[in-house]
Amino acid sequence: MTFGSELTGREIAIVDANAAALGVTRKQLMESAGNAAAGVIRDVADADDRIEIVAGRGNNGGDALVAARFLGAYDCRVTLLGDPDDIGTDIARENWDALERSTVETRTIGDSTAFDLSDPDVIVDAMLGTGISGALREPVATAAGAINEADATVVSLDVPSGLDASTAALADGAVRPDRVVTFHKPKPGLSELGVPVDVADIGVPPGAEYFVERGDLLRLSRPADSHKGDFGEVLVIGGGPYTGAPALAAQSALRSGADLVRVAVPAAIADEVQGYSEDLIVRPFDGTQLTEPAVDPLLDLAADHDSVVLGPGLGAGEATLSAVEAFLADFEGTAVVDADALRVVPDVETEATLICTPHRGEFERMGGQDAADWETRAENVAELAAELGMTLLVKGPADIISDGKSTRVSRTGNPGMTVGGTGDVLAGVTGALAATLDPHPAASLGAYVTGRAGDLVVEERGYGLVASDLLDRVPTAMWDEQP
Ligand SMILES: NC(=O)C1=CN([C@@H]2O[C@H](COP(=O)(O)OP(=O)(O)OC[C@H]3O[C@@H](n4cnc5c(N)ncnc54)[C@H](O)[C@@H]3O)[C@@H](O)[C@H]2O)[C@H](O)CC1
Ligand SMILES: [K+]
Repeated sequence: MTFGSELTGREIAIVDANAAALGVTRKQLMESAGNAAAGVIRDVADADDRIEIVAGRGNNGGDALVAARFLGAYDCRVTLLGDPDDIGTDIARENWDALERSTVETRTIGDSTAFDLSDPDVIVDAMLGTGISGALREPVATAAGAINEADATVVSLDVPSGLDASTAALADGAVRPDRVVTFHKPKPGLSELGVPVDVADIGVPPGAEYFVERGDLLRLSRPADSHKGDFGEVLVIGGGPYTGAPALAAQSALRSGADLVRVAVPAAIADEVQGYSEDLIVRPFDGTQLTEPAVDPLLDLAADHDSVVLGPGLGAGEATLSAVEAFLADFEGTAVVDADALRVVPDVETEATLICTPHRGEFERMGGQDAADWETRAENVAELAAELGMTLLVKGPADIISDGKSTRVSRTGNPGMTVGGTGDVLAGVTGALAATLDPHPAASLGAYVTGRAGDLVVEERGYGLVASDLLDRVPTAMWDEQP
C-alpha cells in the first residue's frame, strides 16, 4: 500500500504527474477514462436511448468528449458548457476538435443561465471533476439543476459535479447521480452517496504511487501571500569531532526554503562553523562536544522550532550518545535523526515524531534486515518502521521511505553521491521539509530532491562531486520540474 485507498484531489494530481513522469501521458489516461465511461453508459442505456452528454471546460469534460466518440452508435448529443475557446486544457480541446470534425451532434452553451435538455433517457454529467473549487458557478449551477429535475438516468464521470474530492463536501445544488464511474481509485465522499460506483482502471502505470517522482513536487508551494514563518524554523544540533557536517545540514535546510535555521554546536567549534557561511545563525553550547549539561538549554531552544535535525557531526562518544538519549527522552517535537545519533534510537523512549535516515549498515544496526534486492528491503524497512513507530528513510541506490503503513521508493541520485557529507545534506533538506509537511512526505521529497540535486551536478560536470556542490542545486531540484 502506498497512497490510501481513496485519493484526494492533491494526491490525484501527484499520481497523474507521476504517471506522466513514467511515460504515460494524461491524454492516454483520458482516452482510457472516456473508453471506460462509455462502457458503463452502454450498460445503462438501451440501444435506442437518447444520450445527453454535458461536458465542462476541464479534463472531466474531456473524458466525456472521448466517451462520446466511443458511443457513436447511439443517438447522442454533446453539450459543451462554455466557449470552445475557453476550454481549459490542450487535451480536452483536442478531443473537442476531434468531435467537431466527426458526425457526433455538438452544441455549446456560453456563460449564461440558458440551459435546456432534449428529453434524454441518459444524462452524462461531466461538468466538474476533481478540479472543482468553491460553490457551483454558472452555467454549471443551472445545468446541474436541470439535470437533477430531468426524468433520466444520470451517470456522473469521476465524481458528481459539485462533490469536492479533497474534502468530501457536496456543494449546494450538486448533481445527484444514479451511478458514478470513477477513475483509477475511489474518491472521498463517493461511498456516502448510496449509488453504485464503478472504479475504472485507466492504465495509471503501477509505480505512479510507489515511486517518488516529480509529481510529488506538487506538495511544495510558495504562495504569493506567504509570510515570514510560513515555511518553518529548523534547529540543527550537531558538531564536535566534525564541523562541516552541521554547517552542510543547516545550509541545506536554508536552500530547501526554511525561513530560519539555527545551528547549535559546541562552543569550541562555533567560530569555525560560522566561518562556512554568513547565512548561518550559530547557537553555541558549552564544551567541545555535546554532553548532558547542554541538553536542557537545547530542549528549550528546540521548543521554538518546527523541526530539529539531530546528529550531523556529533560523533559517537559515550557522553555524547547519552546526551542524545536524554534529549530525545524529553523532546516532543519532530526530529530528523541522522548519523551517530541513530545509535540510540532503537532503545530510546520518546514522545517525539522521528524521521530516521540510516544508510543500509545503520539500518541493520538499528535492527533491520538488509536485502540484496530493494523490493525485499522495502518490506523489511516497513517492518522495522512499524515496530519502532517512526518514519525510516533508508539510503541506498534506491532510497526507501516507510512509516510502516505507506512505503515508497525514490530513485534519484547516482554513484557520485557516495562521498562524505551528502547524508548531511539529505538530513538538512528533510528537516526543512518536515517543518511544514507530514513526516512521510517530507522524507520522500527529501530523498527525491537531494538525489536530483546530485544528478544535476553530475549532468553538468560528471563525477567528482563534493557535498557542498549539492547546496545550490537543491532549489533547482525542488522548483524547476514543478509539474
Ligand atoms: N488520474 C486521473 O484521475 C485522471 C483524471 N482525469 C479527469 O480529469 C478531471 C479533473 O480535471 P481538471 O481539468 O483538473 O478539472 P475539472 O474538469 O474537474 O474542472 C475544471 C474546470 O471547472 C471550472 N470550475 C472549477 N470550480 C468550479 C465551480 N465551483 N463552478 C463552476 N465551474 C468551476 C474551472 O474553472 C475549470 O474550467 C478528473 O475529475 C477526471 O475526470 C483525466 O481525464 C484522466 C486522468
Ligand atoms: K462529473
